[in-house]
Amino acid sequence: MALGRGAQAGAAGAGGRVVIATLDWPRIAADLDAFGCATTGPLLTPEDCAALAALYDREDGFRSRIVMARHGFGRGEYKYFANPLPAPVTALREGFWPHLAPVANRWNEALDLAPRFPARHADFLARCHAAGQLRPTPLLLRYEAGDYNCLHQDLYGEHVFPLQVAILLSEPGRDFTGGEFVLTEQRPRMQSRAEAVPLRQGEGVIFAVHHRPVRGTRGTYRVTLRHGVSRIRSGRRHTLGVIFHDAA
Ligand SMILES: O=C(O)CCC(=O)C(=O)O
Ligand SMILES: [Fe+2]
Repeated sequence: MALGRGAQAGAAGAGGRVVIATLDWPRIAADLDAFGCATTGPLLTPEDCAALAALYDREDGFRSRIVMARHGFGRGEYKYFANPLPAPVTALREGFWPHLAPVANRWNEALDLAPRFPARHADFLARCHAAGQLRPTPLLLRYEAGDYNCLHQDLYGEHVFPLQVAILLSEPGRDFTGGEFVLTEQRPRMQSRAEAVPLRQGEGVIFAVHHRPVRGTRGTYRVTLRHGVSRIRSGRRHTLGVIFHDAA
């Protein structure tokens, strides 16, 4: 699909990998291990964000549109991109991968889970595709006043990459109020822990899709995570969701 020049040429285009490589990866990896989520700091320019959000109103370039209230998912809507994905979205998926795959491998080892993730995202996608997970999962979300996203997990088949990224395309306070990204962590035989993640426009949150290991006094245990968005109080909020496994 054709994209606006801003989205093509901006930080998420060819330069996106450079930006991703310069993020504070030791801090991000430490936050992921400690909290199950980490913010990226500035990732996309306001122009990149506007160009991506503007795609929402286009008919072409998407494989489906979901009205959340129809499925009990909350209120608001989202659209899954079709292949070929917009160049900035592919750049983000491929750019994040080499930094996140080692964390995912470490987590799976700690949790005694067999899957290990290859060095290149394309090789993991080939594994998804061979198992019938053929449909692309990156998505754009749009929320208006009163909308919210219920706590959920983005699982789309047997093959799961344990981390995903959501990038806020709108500016809190200016474009919308409310609408905080939230995570809950369900711990075995304990009460759940909630985390709200403040983001700026163009910033991403990296978070655990469904499980993560936590070191306790008697070894490592598995916690279950869910994410969602609190009610938008005013305005309009757009997000780009980057999920690394494709869908059945
Ligand atoms: O809008 C958000 O911040 C969350 C979007 C979401 O659920 C996702 O990207 O998987
Ligand atoms: Fe999600």
